[in-house]
Amino acid sequence: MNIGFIGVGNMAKAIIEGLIKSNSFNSKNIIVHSRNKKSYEQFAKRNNITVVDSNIEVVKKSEFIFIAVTPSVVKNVLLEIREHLVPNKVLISIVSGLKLDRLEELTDYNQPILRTLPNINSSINEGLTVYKSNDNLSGKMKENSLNILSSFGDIIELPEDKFEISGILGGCTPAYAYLFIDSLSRMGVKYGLNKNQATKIAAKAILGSSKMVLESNKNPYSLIDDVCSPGGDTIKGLLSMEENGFKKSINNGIDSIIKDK
Ligand SMILES: NC(=O)C1=CN([C@@H]2O[C@H](COP(=O)(O)OP(=O)(O)OC[C@H]3O[C@@H](n4cnc5c(N)ncnc54)[C@H](OP(=O)(O)O)[C@@H]3O)[C@@H](O)[C@H]2O)C=CC1
Ligand SMILES: O=C(O)[C@@H]1CCC=N1
Repeated sequence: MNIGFIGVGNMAKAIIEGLIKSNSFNSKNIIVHSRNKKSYEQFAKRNNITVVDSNIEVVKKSEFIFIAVTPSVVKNVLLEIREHLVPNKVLISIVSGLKLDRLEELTDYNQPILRTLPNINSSINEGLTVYKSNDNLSGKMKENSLNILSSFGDIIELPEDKFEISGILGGCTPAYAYLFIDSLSRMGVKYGLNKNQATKIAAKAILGSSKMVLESNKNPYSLIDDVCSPGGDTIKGLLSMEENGFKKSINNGIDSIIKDK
C-alpha cells in the first residue's frame, strides 16, 4: 500500500514522520514530490522515503494521495493531476478551507475523497485530525484511510460546517500553545532559570494540565479553582492576566480568523 504526498512542507513532513514512527508503514512505500527538491531532499534521505519526479508520478504510484500544498496553489495542482486520479485511489486533502464539493469539482465526481485538517503534533503521533469523507469513500478503502489518519494521532469525524472552528482549535492551537510556553519560559529566564530549565518546567506543566482536562472529568474552570489557593500566588497572577486582556486577546484572535474566512 503506497501513500503519496504532493507537497512536502511542514505539515506533510509532520505526517510522514508520524507514519514512520507508528511502525505501521514501510518508509519506502511513502512516495513524495514537491516543488523545490532542495527543500525536502535531505528530509527524504534521512527518512528513507521514495522521491519521484512529478506530482503525476506520485498519483500513478500511490493508492492514497495526500494533497499537502497551500490553498493558493491547490487548484492548479489538482487540475494537473486530475486525469490520473481514478476511483480506486483515495485523495486525502489537508488543505485548510477547501470543501469536499470544491475538491470533487476540481477532480471528478466519482473520486473517493477524504477532507482532513490535521495538526503539527502528528510528527510525534500526538496529532488531532478532524475529517469528513465524501460518499464515494466507503468499505475497506475508508477503513484503510482512517487507519492511516489514526496512526499519527486521534481522529474526529465532523460535519463540514464545523470544520472552520475545529480546524482553528485543532490545527492552529499548537502555535498558540508554543507561544504560551515560550512566554512563560522567557519569564523563567528573566528570574534566573536557564532557557532549557524554564522551557521544560513550563512545557511539562502544560502537558500535565492538558492530560488533567482530558482525564479528570472536571471542566477547566473547576480545575483553575483547584490551583488557586486562598490568598495565594496563582489567584494574584490569574486576576492580573485577565485584567490585562488574556481572554480578550484569545477571543479576538479566533474571531479575526473566522472574520477572514
Ligand atoms: N502547518 C500546519 O500546522 C498545518 C497545515 N495545514 C495545511 O497544509 C497545507 C500545507 O501547509 P504547510 O505545510 O504549513 O505549508 P508549507 O509551505 O510548509 O508546504 C507547502 C508545500 O507545497 C509545496 N508546493 C508548492 N507548490 C507546489 C506544486 N505546484 N507542486 C508540488 N508541491 C508544491 C511547497 O514546495 P516548496 O517548499 O518547494 O515551495 C511546500 O513543500 C496547507 O494547505 C495548510 O492549510 C493543515 C493543518 C495544519
Ligand atoms: O495556518 C494555517 O493556515 C494552517 C491551517 C491550520 C494550521 N496551519
